Amino acid sequence: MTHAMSGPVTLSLDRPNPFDPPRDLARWREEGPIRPMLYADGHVGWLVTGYEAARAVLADPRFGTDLDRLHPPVGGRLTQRLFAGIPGFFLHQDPPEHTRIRRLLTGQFTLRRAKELEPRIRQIAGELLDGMEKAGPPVDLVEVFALPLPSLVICELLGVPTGAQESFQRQSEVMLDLDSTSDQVREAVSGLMAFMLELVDGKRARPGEDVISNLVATKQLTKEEIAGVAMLLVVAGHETTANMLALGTFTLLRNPAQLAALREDPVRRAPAAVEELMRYLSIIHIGLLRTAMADVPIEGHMIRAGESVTVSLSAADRDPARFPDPDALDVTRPATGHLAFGHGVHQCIGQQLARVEMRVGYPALLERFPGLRLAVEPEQVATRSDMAIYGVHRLPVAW
Ligand code: HEM
Repeated sequence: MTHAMSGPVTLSLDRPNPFDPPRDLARWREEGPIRPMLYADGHVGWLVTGYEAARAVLADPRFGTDLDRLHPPVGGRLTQRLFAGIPGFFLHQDPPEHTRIRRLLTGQFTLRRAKELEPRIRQIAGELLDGMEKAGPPVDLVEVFALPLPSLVICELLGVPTGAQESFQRQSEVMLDLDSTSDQVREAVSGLMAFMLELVDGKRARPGEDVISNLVATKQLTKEEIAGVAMLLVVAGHETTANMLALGTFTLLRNPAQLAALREDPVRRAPAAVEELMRYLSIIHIGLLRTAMADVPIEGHMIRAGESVTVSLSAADRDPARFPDPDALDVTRPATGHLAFGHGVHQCIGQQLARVEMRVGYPALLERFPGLRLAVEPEQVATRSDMAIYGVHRLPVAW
C-alpha cells in the first residue's frame, strides 16, 4: 500500500523490542521502499527500507563508500572515521582501488578455505566451552565465548604467533571495548597498526600459511597496505560475529519453540538456523552508508549526485515482499538471499568464515549445555542500541 509521504524523517535507533528493527522502520517501509531522511548534520538524504531497492542501491557502482563523503544519519560522528587514512582499508574505497586490493584476498575467503578451517574452529570452540564449564555458572557468554571465538579465529587466519596473541588481544580488546573513549580507541588503533606492521615484517622474514604471508607473496601491496588489510579484517570480523553469536543465543533463549527445533538436530539444522538468525537480526544497526556519485533514479525518486543514502538492512530483511511472515523467527525457513552480509562489490568477504564460526559455535554451545538459560531477567540484558553493530553488551547465562 502506498500512502502520501510527509517530509524527511529522522532515524531512531531505539528498539522497542530487542529482536526487532529500530522503531518506525516497518511503517516507513509500508509507505514506500525509499524516502527522504534528515541526516545528523542537517542535510536531507535518503533512507532505503525495501528489499529490492536496497539491492539496487548496493549493486549500483554509482554509489560510493569513500569515508570523506559519508555523513552519519544519526549521532554526531561516524565511528568509521577512526579508520580514515589507513591504507588498505578497502571497505571505504571505491573501484578500481577497492578491486585492486579485494581481488588479492578473495581466494583466501572461499567456502572451501572456510571449511578447511572448520576442524580448528571446532577445537577452539571446544576449548572455550571447557573453560566456561570449569568457571561454572553464571558466566557472561560474550566474554567467555562469543568474543574470544572470532578473535582466536582471526589470530589463526592472520598467523599471529602464539606468543603474541595476548598483546594482539589486549590491543583489540580496547578497540572493541564498548566503554572505551574515542581517544582510547584512537590509541588502540595506532597500537594495533604498529602490531600489524611488525607482524608483516615477521612474515616477510619467515612466511607461513596465513593471509598476511600470502599477501606479502603477491608483492602487489605495500607493507602499510597489508597492515591496513589486516586491521580491516580484525575490525570487520570480530564484533560482527561476536554479536551474532551472543544476540543469536539470546534470541533462541527467548524463542523456546525455535530453540527446541534447533536442538532436535543441531548440526544438521544449524546452516538454515544461522541464515534465519542473520536475516531476523540483521545486526548492522544503522545500515550501510553510501553517497551518490551521479544522479540515479530509484523507485520513482531521483537521487542527486552528492546525496547520502542509508540502506537499512534490518528493514530490508523484514520486507514481506521478499520474506513471507517476516517478523516470525523460523529456523527452518529458507532465509537465503537476506542482505545481512550486504550486497554488491563490498558484500562481506568473510561471510563463509562467519557462517562456519556460527554453524560450529551454536551447536557446540547448545550440545555442551542442554540446560542453557539466561541468568538474569530478559529486561536486564543490555542491548547495544547505541552502537553501529547491534547486539548485547553482556549475556549472563547459567545451565
Ligand atoms: C556475522 C558476522 C558478519 C556480518 C554480519 C558481516 C557483515 C558485513 C557487511 C554487511 C558488509 C558490507 C559492508 C558494506 O557494504 O558497506 C561486510 C563487509 C566486510 N566484511 Fe563482514 N560481516 C561478518 C563477518 C566477517 C568476518 C568474519 C570477516 C573477516 C574475517 C569479515 C570481513 C569483512 C570485510 C573485509 C568487509 C569489507 C568488504 C569490502 O569492502 O569489499 N566480515 N561485512
